[in-house]
Amino acid sequence: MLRIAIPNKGTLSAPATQMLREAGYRQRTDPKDLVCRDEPNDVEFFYLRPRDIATYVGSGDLDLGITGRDLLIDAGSPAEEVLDLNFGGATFRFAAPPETITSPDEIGGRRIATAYPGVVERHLTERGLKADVVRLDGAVENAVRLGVADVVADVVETGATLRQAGLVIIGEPILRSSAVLIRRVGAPTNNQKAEQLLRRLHGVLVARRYVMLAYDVRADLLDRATALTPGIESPTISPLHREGWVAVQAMVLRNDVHQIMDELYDLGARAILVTAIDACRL
Ligand SMILES: Nc1ncnc2c1ncn2[C@@H]1O[C@H](COP(=O)(O)OP(=O)(O)OP(=O)(O)O)[C@@H](O)[C@H]1O
Ligand SMILES: O=P(O)(O)OC[C@H]1O[C@H](OP(=O)(O)OP(=O)(O)O)[C@H](O)[C@@H]1O
Ligand SMILES: [Mg+2]
Repeated sequence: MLRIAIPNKGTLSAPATQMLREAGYRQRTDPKDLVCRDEPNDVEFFYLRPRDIATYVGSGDLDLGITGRDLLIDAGSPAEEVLDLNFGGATFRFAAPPETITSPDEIGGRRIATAYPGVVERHLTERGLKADVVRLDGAVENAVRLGVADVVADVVETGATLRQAGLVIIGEPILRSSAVLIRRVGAPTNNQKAEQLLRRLHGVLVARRYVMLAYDVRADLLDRATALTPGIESPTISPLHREGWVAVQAMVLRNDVHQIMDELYDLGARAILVTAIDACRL
């Protein structure tokens, strides 16, 4: 049975569970449950603190896990990213009170408060900088005004927490994070159940990014129309009962669909319909 670690709480928990449901896996119904067995799919899910997930996967005690890229790096465990899951996006940044530290070069020698010492140490080593890293559990934005540190390094999503604490961002992000599927470094890649999970999650990602577009167009305009909707492999063309017209079906990026519909309409296409894709295997 494939054993998979899922965040039990926090920002990543609900979207991870939702994505697995969309991929056809059974998920816990009670948020207090710590384990959920999905017998038909031969998979067992373990609900763990996102910060601990890389440890369980890196040790080989669990086969796969969903966690944040920043948490994976912070753990320093021998686990690696297999797939970016495209949710839980955030940056990891330095911040300080305005006009105290204005450039990343000034970080050296300072006291840095963070709940991610592994990420910060790695960054300092890469830059050849030395600083005093103060490890805190959370609410690190308070550390400067309370006199524990000169600068903080933390997750920034909207920036509202920083603003509220009177801190400003210093320089470019230390890293860009999102939820990722991880496995142990050197784990065999021929595990059928793991490959199936990967294919299913990839299918969910594609189904979220694309929609199915269908329209009717005059056959003599087909080349120009399909140039706008080339699909992934190739668009499907079917004859219409109406002489000289064809029906076209193709996947298009959800973000582009309205622009493409306008252009198709201007070209003379009609009966332009968009439908969501619930699931797919490409
Ligand atoms: N707004 C956000 N706040 C915190 N973490 C976020 C945010 N957006 C994305 N993340 C990601 O979520 C992961 C941290 O999740 P974790 O559950 O440890 O903290 P949390 O969501 O702040 O929960 P809590 O602090 O309540 O335990 C990291 O990978 C982080 O990059
Ligand atoms: O940029 P924002 O949208 O404001 O989000 C980022 C903030 O949210 C998280 O804090 P959380 O509320 O989880 O508290 P914590 O620091 O105790 O984890 C994170 O640690 C940042 O402080
Ligand atoms: Mg938090």
